[in-house]
Amino acid sequence: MRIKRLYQITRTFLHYGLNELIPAKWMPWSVRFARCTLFWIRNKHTDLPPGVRLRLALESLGPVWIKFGQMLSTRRDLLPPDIALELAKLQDKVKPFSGERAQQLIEASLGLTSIHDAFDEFSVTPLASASIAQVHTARLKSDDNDGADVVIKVIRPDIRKAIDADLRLMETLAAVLAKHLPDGRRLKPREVVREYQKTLLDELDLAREAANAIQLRRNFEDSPLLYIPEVYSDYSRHNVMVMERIDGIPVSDIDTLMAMGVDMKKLAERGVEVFFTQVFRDSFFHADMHPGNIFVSRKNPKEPQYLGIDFGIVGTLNREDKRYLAENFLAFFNRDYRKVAELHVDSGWVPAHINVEDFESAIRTVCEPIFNKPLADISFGHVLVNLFNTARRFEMEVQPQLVLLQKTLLYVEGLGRTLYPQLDLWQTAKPFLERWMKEQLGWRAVVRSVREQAPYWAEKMPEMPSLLYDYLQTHKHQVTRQELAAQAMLQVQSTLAWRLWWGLASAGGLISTTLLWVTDQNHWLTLTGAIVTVTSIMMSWRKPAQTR
Ligand SMILES: Nc1ncnc2c1ncn2[C@@H]1O[C@H](COP(=O)(O)OP(=O)(O)OP(=O)(O)O)[C@@H](O)[C@H]1O
Repeated sequence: MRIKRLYQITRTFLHYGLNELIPAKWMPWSVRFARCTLFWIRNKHTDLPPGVRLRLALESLGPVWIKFGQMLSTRRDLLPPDIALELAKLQDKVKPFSGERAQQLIEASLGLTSIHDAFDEFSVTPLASASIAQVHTARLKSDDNDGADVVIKVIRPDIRKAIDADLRLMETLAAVLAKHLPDGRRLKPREVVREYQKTLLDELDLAREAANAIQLRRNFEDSPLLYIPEVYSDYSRHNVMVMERIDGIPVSDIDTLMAMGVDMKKLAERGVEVFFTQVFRDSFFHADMHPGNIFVSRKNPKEPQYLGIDFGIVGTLNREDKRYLAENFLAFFNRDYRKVAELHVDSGWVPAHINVEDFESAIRTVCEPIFNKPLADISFGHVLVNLFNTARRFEMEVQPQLVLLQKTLLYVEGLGRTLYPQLDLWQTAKPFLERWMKEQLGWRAVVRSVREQAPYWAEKMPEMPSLLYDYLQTHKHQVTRQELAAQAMLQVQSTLAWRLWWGLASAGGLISTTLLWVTDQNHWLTLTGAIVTVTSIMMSWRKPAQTR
């Protein structure tokens, strides 16, 4: 089975001439030989540009490869821009599976005898169908949940087996590439595949998606900016998720938004605000913000509110990452490249042995041309891409959380500029970042930190006297132990010195006595020499007096 799939993948790659994308000088003889043995599989698409060939090949290989291509399209640090752009067009439109089968899966998963035990209505025709899951509309029973309109997301049957098999093959291919490509170390194919696997397997777990949705909904409770539909946890499992049905206008439907009189400037700015709030206030951000997952509420066009769905991929940042990121943005827009370089070292993103002057100069070379444009045209996302690409030359490790953030920022920016082309992202974001920095570093931060720590100290206070007593007691014993050790050492030292001197005297005495005796000199003198030698030997055996 695995061999068959491997052959299928190889055939597709060769049909689309993907082997020709690897420069001949990089191709090891073993791969060239393997290519020759498959002489009957020809490149059938020589007329198409490489990016298009790669996209079509991935599309024909199915969901795992399509989603992999979608992920690669956001890794502009790894791919040339034309290929990245082409991969961004990958669509996972797939045939829906039967609605009856979906109904059976829901019944089995929720332990229902009939779907109507939990739902008054269930639409067998799917509302949407994607590579991993399918969505059906339904209505909850009126006596349970006020008969709320919901959607039921169901994972495709048997998808897990197919995904596991393809992921294993992908791992093998990545290992071959890492070994044989001269650029394999920099491109890190094994790490890229591993990161992708994690994202994909997370997306297969709807219990995880439900938890993400609940957290985001709590973070934006009563927010005029973003509404997250309610998840019905009682009806959600690992392969089924039931969620409030939303009725909004797709954010890509600009004509309808305009016709409804939506304030487009405000809508674009609110998108940026939602993103920065998620990143800097909550450290928890929706990381799959493509236009298909964002809608606009019909309720108040002058105060437009976003509606979000699809919470399979979320990103988190720790306090340090957030601070360094905010400082980086501020330093960058103040053109303080030295600070940008230092921040990368301080945060540990690049190793400490890097020469900061060289790094600063590399950042300047990349970033100065960006400032030739008006501020409103500068792309935050591309600033980050450029910055991280430069940093990678200075041994910056790939940081998955920052890659997700950079990808989301590119989406948010693209979306904002589609809605309102004059959107000045920096003007929208700067006050937000400055306020956040002030809160983190100013006196308010100290007060907050004290307030945050107060319960801890209140809890530990009663233990303080006994802890202090224990400390002093240990300290006292420690001092005594140290004194004894020092004394013992001094004693050893003086014994050694004593023995050295008397040893030297014995040796001298012995040599002189022997010479006197051999040369038959004065007997009295020889006898005196012998007495001095024996006395010295005896003295060197004796222990010296105790040192204090
Ligand atoms: N709460 C909801 N209310 C209304 N429609 C919804 C809701 N959730 C999902 N849908 C519809 O179902 C479609 C697919 O949903 P979702 O994006 O969650 O699935 P997916 O399998 O993760 O798709 P993809 O990965 O391609 O974005 C959405 O584009 C939307 O049209």
